[in-house]
Amino acid sequence: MAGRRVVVFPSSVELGPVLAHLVTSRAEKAIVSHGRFTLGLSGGSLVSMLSKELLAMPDLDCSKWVVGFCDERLVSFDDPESTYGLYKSQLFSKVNIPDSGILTIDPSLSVNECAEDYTCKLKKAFPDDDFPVFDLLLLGMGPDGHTCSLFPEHPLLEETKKIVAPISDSPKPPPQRVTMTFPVVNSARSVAFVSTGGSKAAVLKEGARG
Ligand SMILES: O=C(O)[C@H](O)[C@@H](O)[C@H](O)[C@H](O)COP(=O)(O)O
Repeated sequence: MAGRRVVVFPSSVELGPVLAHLVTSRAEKAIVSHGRFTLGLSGGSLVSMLSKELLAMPDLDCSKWVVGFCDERLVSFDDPESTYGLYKSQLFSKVNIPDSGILTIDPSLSVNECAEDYTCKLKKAFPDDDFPVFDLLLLGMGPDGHTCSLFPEHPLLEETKKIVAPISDSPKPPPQRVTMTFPVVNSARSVAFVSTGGSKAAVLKEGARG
Protein backbone atom coordinates (compact mmCIF):
# COMPACT_ATOMS: atom_id res chain seq x y z
CA MET A 1 0.00 0.00 0.00
CA ALA A 2 1.43 3.43 -0.93
CA GLY A 3 2.32 5.94 1.76
CA ARG A 4 1.81 3.76 4.82
CA ARG A 5 2.73 5.43 8.09
CA VAL A 6 2.42 4.31 11.71
CA VAL A 7 2.13 7.04 14.32
CA VAL A 8 2.22 6.09 17.99
CA PHE A 9 0.84 8.32 20.76
CA PRO A 10 1.38 7.97 24.50
CA SER A 11 -2.41 7.81 25.01
CA SER A 12 -5.75 8.67 23.42
CA VAL A 13 -5.46 12.15 24.95
CA GLU A 14 -2.70 12.96 22.48
CA LEU A 15 -4.21 10.93 19.62
CA GLY A 16 -7.63 12.63 19.68
CA PRO A 17 -6.73 16.12 18.44
CA VAL A 18 -4.44 14.71 15.73
CA LEU A 19 -7.27 12.51 14.50
CA ALA A 20 -9.68 15.45 14.38
CA HIS A 21 -7.10 17.48 12.48
CA LEU A 22 -6.60 14.62 10.00
CA VAL A 23 -10.34 14.49 9.35
CA THR A 24 -10.85 18.22 8.92
CA SER A 25 -7.76 18.69 6.76
CA ARG A 26 -8.83 15.80 4.49
CA ALA A 27 -12.30 17.35 4.36
CA GLU A 28 -10.95 20.72 3.31
CA LYS A 29 -8.79 19.17 0.60
CA ALA A 30 -11.61 16.97 -0.73
CA ILE A 31 -14.13 19.83 -0.86
CA VAL A 32 -11.67 22.02 -2.79
CA SER A 33 -10.90 19.18 -5.19
CA HIS A 34 -14.35 17.68 -5.80
CA GLY A 35 -16.96 19.61 -3.85
CA ARG A 36 -17.70 17.15 -1.04
CA PHE A 37 -16.01 15.04 1.61
CA THR A 38 -16.87 11.37 1.86
CA LEU A 39 -16.03 9.76 5.19
CA GLY A 40 -16.48 6.15 6.32
CA LEU A 41 -17.00 5.69 10.06
CA SER A 42 -16.47 2.72 12.31
CA GLY A 43 -17.84 1.86 15.72
CA GLY A 44 -16.28 0.84 18.99
CA SER A 45 -14.22 3.31 20.98
CA LEU A 46 -13.80 5.56 17.93
CA VAL A 47 -17.33 6.95 18.26
CA SER A 48 -16.83 8.90 21.46
CA MET A 49 -13.25 9.94 20.76
CA LEU A 50 -14.01 11.27 17.29
CA SER A 51 -17.24 12.97 18.33
CA LYS A 52 -15.62 14.75 21.26
CA GLU A 53 -12.62 15.90 19.27
CA LEU A 54 -14.57 17.08 16.22
CA LEU A 55 -16.95 19.06 18.42
CA ALA A 56 -13.94 20.81 19.93
CA MET A 57 -12.71 21.98 16.50
CA PRO A 58 -13.34 25.67 15.90
CA ASP A 59 -15.64 26.54 12.97
CA LEU A 60 -16.46 22.93 12.11
CA ASP A 61 -18.55 22.96 8.93
CA CYS A 62 -19.91 19.57 7.86
CA SER A 63 -22.42 20.87 5.30
CA LYS A 64 -20.55 19.17 2.45
CA TRP A 65 -19.83 15.92 4.24
CA VAL A 66 -21.24 12.55 3.21
CA VAL A 67 -20.77 9.88 5.86
CA GLY A 68 -21.20 6.14 5.57
CA PHE A 69 -20.52 3.26 7.92
CA CYS A 70 -17.64 0.86 7.32
CA ASP A 71 -19.71 -1.72 9.14
CA GLU A 72 -22.88 -1.64 11.15
CA ARG A 73 -24.58 -3.91 13.63
CA LEU A 74 -28.05 -5.07 12.67
CA VAL A 75 -29.91 -3.68 15.68
CA SER A 76 -32.44 -0.89 15.94
CA PHE A 77 -31.10 2.67 16.05
CA ASP A 78 -32.12 3.09 19.70
CA ASP A 79 -30.17 0.00 20.77
CA PRO A 80 -26.94 0.92 22.59
CA GLU A 81 -25.10 -1.40 20.14
CA SER A 82 -26.15 0.69 17.11
CA THR A 83 -23.15 2.54 15.74
CA TYR A 84 -25.44 4.98 13.90
CA GLY A 85 -27.43 5.56 17.10
CA LEU A 86 -24.26 6.43 19.01
CA TYR A 87 -22.99 8.83 16.32
CA LYS A 88 -26.46 10.37 16.08
CA SER A 89 -26.55 11.27 19.77
CA GLN A 90 -22.87 12.17 20.12
CA LEU A 91 -22.13 13.88 16.80
CA PHE A 92 -24.74 14.12 14.05
CA SER A 93 -27.30 15.89 16.26
CA LYS A 94 -24.70 18.56 17.09
CA VAL A 95 -23.20 19.37 13.68
CA ASN A 96 -24.56 20.47 10.31
CA ILE A 97 -24.22 17.25 8.29
CA PRO A 98 -27.36 17.21 6.12
CA ASP A 99 -29.61 14.16 6.67
CA SER A 100 -29.15 13.37 2.98
CA GLY A 101 -25.42 13.08 3.65
CA ILE A 102 -25.79 10.29 6.19
CA LEU A 103 -25.84 6.84 4.58
CA THR A 104 -27.32 4.40 7.05
CA ILE A 105 -28.50 0.84 6.99
CA ASP A 106 -32.17 -0.04 7.38
CA PRO A 107 -32.22 -2.19 10.54
CA SER A 108 -35.81 -3.31 9.95
CA LEU A 109 -34.67 -5.56 7.08
CA SER A 110 -33.23 -9.06 7.19
CA VAL A 111 -29.45 -9.12 7.15
CA ASN A 112 -29.29 -10.07 3.44
CA GLU A 113 -31.83 -7.43 2.40
CA CYS A 114 -30.07 -4.91 4.59
CA ALA A 115 -26.78 -5.51 2.79
CA GLU A 116 -28.53 -5.11 -0.59
CA ASP A 117 -30.27 -1.93 0.52
CA TYR A 118 -27.02 -0.44 1.85
CA THR A 119 -25.27 -1.43 -1.40
CA CYS A 120 -27.93 0.54 -3.35
CA LYS A 121 -27.42 3.57 -1.10
CA LEU A 122 -23.67 3.50 -1.65
CA LYS A 123 -24.04 3.02 -5.43
CA LYS A 124 -26.36 6.03 -5.54
CA ALA A 125 -23.89 8.12 -3.55
CA PHE A 126 -20.96 7.03 -5.75
CA PRO A 127 -22.58 6.67 -9.19
CA ASP A 128 -19.30 6.87 -11.10
CA ASP A 129 -17.35 4.25 -9.17
CA ASP A 130 -17.36 0.44 -9.46
CA PHE A 131 -16.43 0.45 -5.78
CA PRO A 132 -17.15 3.60 -3.74
CA VAL A 133 -14.07 5.79 -3.48
CA PHE A 134 -14.25 7.37 -0.02
CA ASP A 135 -11.94 10.29 0.71
CA LEU A 136 -11.20 8.82 4.13
CA LEU A 137 -12.13 5.63 5.94
CA LEU A 138 -11.65 5.56 9.69
CA LEU A 139 -11.23 1.97 10.69
CA GLY A 140 -10.97 0.34 14.08
CA MET A 141 -9.10 -2.85 14.75
CA GLY A 142 -9.87 -5.60 17.22
CA PRO A 143 -7.22 -7.49 19.18
CA ASP A 144 -7.80 -10.40 16.74
CA GLY A 145 -6.92 -8.06 13.83
CA HIS A 146 -10.46 -7.67 12.46
CA THR A 147 -11.43 -4.43 10.82
CA CYS A 148 -14.90 -3.44 9.56
CA SER A 149 -16.72 -6.74 10.29
CA LEU A 150 -14.05 -8.67 8.39
CA PHE A 151 -12.75 -11.26 10.83
CA PRO A 152 -9.61 -13.39 10.48
CA GLU A 153 -10.17 -16.58 8.51
CA HIS A 154 -13.77 -15.69 7.67
CA PRO A 155 -14.79 -16.46 4.04
CA LEU A 156 -15.78 -12.80 3.62
CA LEU A 157 -12.10 -11.91 3.43
CA GLU A 158 -12.10 -13.43 -0.07
CA GLU A 159 -14.99 -11.28 -1.34
CA THR A 160 -14.02 -9.48 -4.54
CA LYS A 161 -17.33 -8.47 -6.15
CA LYS A 162 -19.70 -7.17 -3.50
CA ILE A 163 -19.50 -3.64 -2.10
CA VAL A 164 -21.31 -4.61 1.08
CA ALA A 165 -21.70 -8.09 2.54
CA PRO A 166 -24.03 -9.49 5.19
CA ILE A 167 -22.55 -11.44 8.08
CA SER A 168 -24.62 -13.59 10.44
CA ASP A 169 -21.86 -15.25 12.44
CA SER A 170 -19.77 -12.34 13.66
CA PRO A 171 -17.46 -13.60 16.42
CA LYS A 172 -17.87 -10.20 18.07
CA PRO A 173 -21.49 -9.63 19.13
CA PRO A 174 -23.99 -8.77 17.87
CA PRO A 175 -23.69 -11.63 15.33
CA GLN A 176 -25.71 -9.99 12.53
CA ARG A 177 -23.98 -7.13 10.76
CA VAL A 178 -23.34 -5.64 7.36
CA THR A 179 -19.85 -4.67 6.35
CA MET A 180 -17.99 -2.96 3.56
CA THR A 181 -15.72 -5.42 1.78
CA PHE A 182 -11.97 -5.27 1.24
CA PRO A 183 -12.31 -3.92 -2.34
CA VAL A 184 -14.02 -0.84 -0.84
CA VAL A 185 -11.32 -0.46 1.81
CA ASN A 186 -8.67 -0.75 -0.89
CA SER A 187 -10.42 1.76 -3.18
CA ALA A 188 -10.46 4.58 -0.62
CA ARG A 189 -8.26 7.63 -1.20
CA SER A 190 -6.99 7.24 2.34
CA VAL A 191 -7.53 4.91 5.26
CA ALA A 192 -6.66 5.47 8.91
CA PHE A 193 -6.63 2.58 11.37
CA VAL A 194 -7.33 4.08 14.76
CA SER A 195 -6.33 1.68 17.51
CA THR A 196 -6.18 2.33 21.21
CA GLY A 197 -5.24 -0.03 24.02
CA GLY A 198 -2.33 -2.40 24.55
CA SER A 199 -4.37 -5.46 23.47
CA LYS A 200 -3.89 -4.43 19.83
CA ALA A 201 -0.16 -3.68 19.90
CA ALA A 202 0.96 -7.10 18.65
CA VAL A 203 -1.47 -7.33 15.75
CA LEU A 204 -0.79 -3.73 14.77
CA LYS A 205 2.95 -4.34 14.63
CA GLU A 206 2.37 -7.39 12.46
CA GLY A 207 0.12 -5.39 10.11
CA ALA A 208 2.60 -2.54 9.87
CA ARG A 209 5.32 -4.98 8.81
CA GLY A 210 2.77 -6.22 6.24
O1 LIG B 1 -18.52 -3.37 15.46
C1 LIG B 1 -17.56 -2.96 16.03
O2 LIG B 1 -17.27 -3.23 17.17
C2 LIG B 1 -16.62 -2.05 15.31
O3 LIG B 1 -17.05 -1.57 14.11
C3 LIG B 1 -15.31 -2.77 15.26
O4 LIG B 1 -14.88 -3.15 14.02
C4 LIG B 1 -14.35 -1.91 16.02
O5 LIG B 1 -13.96 -0.85 15.22
C5 LIG B 1 -13.16 -2.69 16.51
O6 LIG B 1 -13.59 -3.87 17.13
C6 LIG B 1 -12.33 -1.88 17.49
O7 LIG B 1 -13.13 -1.55 18.58
P1 LIG B 1 -12.55 -0.74 19.83
O8 LIG B 1 -11.96 0.51 19.27
O9 LIG B 1 -13.71 -0.50 20.72
O10 LIG B 1 -11.54 -1.64 20.42
